[in-house]
Amino acid sequence: MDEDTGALPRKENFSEWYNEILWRAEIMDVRYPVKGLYVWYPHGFGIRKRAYGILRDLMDRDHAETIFPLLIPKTEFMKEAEHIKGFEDEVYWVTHGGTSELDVPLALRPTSETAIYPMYSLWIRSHTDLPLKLYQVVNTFRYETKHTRPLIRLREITSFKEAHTVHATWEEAAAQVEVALGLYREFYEGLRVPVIISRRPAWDKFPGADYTIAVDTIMPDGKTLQIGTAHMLGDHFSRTYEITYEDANGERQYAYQTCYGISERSIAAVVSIHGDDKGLVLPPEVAPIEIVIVPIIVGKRRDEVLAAAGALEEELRGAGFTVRLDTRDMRPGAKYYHWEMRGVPLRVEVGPRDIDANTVVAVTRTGKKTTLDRRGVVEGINSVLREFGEDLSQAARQAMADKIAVTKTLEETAEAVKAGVAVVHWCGSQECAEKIEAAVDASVLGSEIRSDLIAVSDGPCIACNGKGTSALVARTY
Ligand SMILES: Nc1ncnc2c1ncn2[C@@H]1O[C@H](COS(=O)(=O)NC(=O)[C@@H](N)CS)[C@@H](O)[C@H]1O
Ligand SMILES: [Zn+2]
Repeated sequence: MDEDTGALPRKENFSEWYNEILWRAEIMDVRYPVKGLYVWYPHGFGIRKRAYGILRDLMDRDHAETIFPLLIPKTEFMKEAEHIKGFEDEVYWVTHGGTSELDVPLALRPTSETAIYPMYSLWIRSHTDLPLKLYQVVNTFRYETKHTRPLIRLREITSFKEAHTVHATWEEAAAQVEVALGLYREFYEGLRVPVIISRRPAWDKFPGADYTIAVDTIMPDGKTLQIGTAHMLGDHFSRTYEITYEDANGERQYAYQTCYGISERSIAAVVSIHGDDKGLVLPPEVAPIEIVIVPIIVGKRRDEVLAAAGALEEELRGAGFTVRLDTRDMRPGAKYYHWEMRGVPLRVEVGPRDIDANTVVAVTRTGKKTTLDRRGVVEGINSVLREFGEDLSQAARQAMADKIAVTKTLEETAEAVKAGVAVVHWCGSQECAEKIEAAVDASVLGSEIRSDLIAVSDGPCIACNGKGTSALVARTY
C-alpha cells in the first residue's frame, strides 16, 4: 500500500471519514470492478479474523459448524412463498455451465434456508435428533438496490455467520431466539460495541418468519446500523420443506425453527464507533497488532536500545501478544502516526533513559501514558490493556446514551432523529407507524426495547393518543 500522508477528514464528517479510513487503515479496497463487491486488505482481514474468532468461540459452546453449498436450485428456492417474495428482487441466478444452459437455474444463496432445509428434512427423523443447532460462516449474495457501502451494505456479504436451529416445540425455538440474543450481546461486549435490542415491526420481519428481534447500534452520525438479527421461524419452513420428527408417542410432528445472522457490519461498527480523528482505535480483543515497540534511538547507544527493544519483543511475543518492533529508519513521530492510523491499542517506547531506569513507557492509542517496570512488564501491559478496553466500552456507552432522546411529540421526534434515536410511545399499528415515519422522516425501528440505557414505559401513542408503549424511531443504514 502507498504510504499514507496527510490528516483524515474529521470524524464529525462521518461519511467522508468512514470512506477514507477504509483505505488509510488498510481495511478494505473499494476499487474492485463490480458494484457492491470489495476486497479485504490483510490488516482489515486480521480484524475480521479476530472478531470472528470470538464469535466462533461463542457459537461453538453449543452449535456445530459446517458449510452448505452456495448454489440453490430454483425448484427448492421457490418453495416458501413469503421467503421468495422477500428475496426475489435480490437473488443472483446462475443460468449457464460453460456454454450450455442449465436445465434448472441456480440461485447464489442470499441466505441459506432453501439450501439447508431440504437437507434438514433428510437428516431429522426422530425427536432424538433434536435440537439440531448448526451454523456456517460463508459469503452470500444480495442484489441490493439501495446504496451499497463497504462493510455495511454489500452485494457479496463475505462474512455471513448464519445459524439455523431445529426444535421439537415452539417454546424451545422461542427460547433459542433468546439464547441467540444472549450470544450476540456477549459478542458485542467483546467488541466493546453497545447495542439496543428490539422487536422489529411485523412488516420488517425476516421473510417467512413469525417475528424478528434485531440488534442495533447507533453510528456516530446518529443513524442506526442493524448488526444482528434473530428470527423465530415457527413451523413455516418445516411445513414447506417437510422437516418432521417422530415424537415419543410415535406421532409425526412438524419441527419448529430459528435462524440468526451477523455479517461484516460487526466490523463496520468497531471501525465507526471506536475510531477518532487520527484513525482506527481497536479494542485489544480484535487488534491484529496489539503492541508496537518503538525504539528511541539516541546516538551512540543505538545498539544497546535495539537489543533491549528486541528482548522486549521476544518476551511479549512469548507471553502471547501480537507485537511488532518498528525499526524502520523514520522519526518516532512518523511511526506513532502510522500505527495510530491502524488502531494499534498500545505503543511501548524503549530509550536510553528507560534502560538506565529499567522501565518502559506504555502509551495507549487514546494517549494514556504509563511508566512500567521492565521486570513484570507483561502483567503491567495486561492491566494497561484491560483498562484501555474498559475505557473504550465506557466511552462507546456514553456516546450511545448521548444519542438517545425520549420525545413526546412528533415535532420533538423530528428534531431528535436528526442526531440520534428517539424513544416514543407507539400503539403498534402500522397506520400510526406510517404517520410517524412521514412526519419525522425516519423509521419506526422496533418495540419491546431491551437496553440498560432506555427505561421502557407506557403512554399515549404520539400519533393517535391510543394506548402505547416505548418504541424506537431512527434514521437507519
Ligand atoms: N447487504 C448486506 N450487507 C451487509 N450485511 C448485511 C446485508 N444484508 C443483511 N446484512 C446483515 O446480515 C444480518 C442477517 O441478515 S438477515 O436477512 O437479517 N437474516 C437472515 O438472513 C437470516 N437467514 C438469519 S441468518 C442482518 O441483521 C444484517 O446485519
Ligand atoms: Zn397509534
